[in-house]
Amino acid sequence: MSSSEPVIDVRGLGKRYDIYENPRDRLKQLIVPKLASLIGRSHSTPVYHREFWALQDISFQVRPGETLGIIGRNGGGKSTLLQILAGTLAPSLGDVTVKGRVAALLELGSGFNPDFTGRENVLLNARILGLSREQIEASYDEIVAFADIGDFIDQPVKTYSSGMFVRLAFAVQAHINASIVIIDEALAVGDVFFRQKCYARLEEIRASGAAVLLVSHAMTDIEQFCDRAILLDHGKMNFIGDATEAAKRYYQLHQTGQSFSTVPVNNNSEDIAHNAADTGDGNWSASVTLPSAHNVTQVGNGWAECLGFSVYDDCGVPCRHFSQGQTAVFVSEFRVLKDIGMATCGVVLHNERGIIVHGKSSIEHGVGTNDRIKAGTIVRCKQTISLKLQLGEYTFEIGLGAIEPDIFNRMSALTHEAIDAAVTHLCVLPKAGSLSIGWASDRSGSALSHHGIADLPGSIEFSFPKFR
Ligand SMILES: Nc1ncnc2c1ncn2[C@@H]1O[C@H](COP(=O)(O)OP(=O)(O)OP(=O)(O)O)[C@@H](O)[C@H]1O
Repeated sequence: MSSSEPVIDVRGLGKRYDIYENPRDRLKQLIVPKLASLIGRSHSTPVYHREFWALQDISFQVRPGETLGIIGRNGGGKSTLLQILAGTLAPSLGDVTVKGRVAALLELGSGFNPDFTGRENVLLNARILGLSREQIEASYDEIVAFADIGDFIDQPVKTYSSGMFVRLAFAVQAHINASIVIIDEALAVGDVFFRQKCYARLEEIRASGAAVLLVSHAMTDIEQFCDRAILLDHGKMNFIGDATEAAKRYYQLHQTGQSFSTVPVNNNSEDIAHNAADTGDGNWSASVTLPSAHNVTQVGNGWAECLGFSVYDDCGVPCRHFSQGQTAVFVSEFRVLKDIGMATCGVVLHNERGIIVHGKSSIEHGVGTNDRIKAGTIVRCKQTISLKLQLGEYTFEIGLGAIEPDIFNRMSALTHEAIDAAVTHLCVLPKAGSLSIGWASDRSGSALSHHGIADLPGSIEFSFPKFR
């Protein structure tokens, strides 16, 4: 990070939208104040809208060569902030100073004319973005090579696939020698090879001294690519600082975004004895109320409901952002609504492509609840998973099932299919939540524990049988 003068300086920024309940109110707001001032009553003009502050009291600076991430939940104000920095939206309050040429990768290709060829659009676009004829000539071949769309460069862009369109638009923006590059999830498009090329190009741009602002919901991108990050929450700056810390807080915000259950936990009945492993420690204690699951979709046969769940790190702190290899602790709580056999529970992890990378139930762990379970029992499950997985975002599914005790006790004599068929799925939360896995900063040796989706148990040995 450079210590030179900031290229972006934002002080006390606020953006207000006037919200009208219907189009008639908008019209009234246009006309009535004018009429009122004509008859000298402007002091009592009625207001037909309510104010909504999309951004409030935002202040930060970005210096050359710095990459700043902007993160936050949907509606947090990220796009509004980027649009103001890109100059396409005016602030309502505060001062915004942006020095130098801005490449805004916001709506890629929005400046393209569909009837012009790719070549014509590159020339036109580069001109609009402020490049001189000589500069365009000098970078034209590089832009076309970067886009890598072959002979399509001489076809009208209306014949392009959406991927080609984005490639060409990104190529132009990435070669205009901007001093500030603003990216709003633009890198989420295109195939993975093109995305890799984009990231490599962004590294070059950053190394050349440009400031990069990146909005992303992918915390691994923020952590790997950004020095610092701003966490926006309901239009306010919740945090600004180290990108890894910002990513952690983003997940904590998600977690605390769940409302806390008001359902009393049945912790004095005999049924709670099924919680044989209730050690009373931290999150696992039956007296701790878990964040409510009532807003999360639950599917099942109606014999159980999920009351709450949470994910913790191995110190018992609520967590959705883990380091590779760290242990995640999933705690969930269900109310059983009908007499059932033994309870079974489990967690399934899916990667960004929806592929199951790990799923394991209490049956696969060989753990049972000893007895049949009566209607009204509260069942609390705790499962630990060592996250020896590829870096990235994952969703998790949690569920409760039931199996007859005699089948559970005869498991070793049964096939996997027979056991599977004997499990009744009572309540499943297919999209219970998400978590991310980032670099393990304290690893000795390689920064990555392995390549590919999973770190499978294994070992390596050397031997030197002969000296040739
Ligand atoms: N033109 C508008 N009029 C009224 N409200 C608006 C307007 N544009 C945005 N908003 C509101 O401002 C808030 C911030 O929106 P913004 O698009 O900046 O959020 P965001 O963090 O980019 O969200 P997402 O992650 O979903 O893209 C939202 O509540 C949105 O509904």
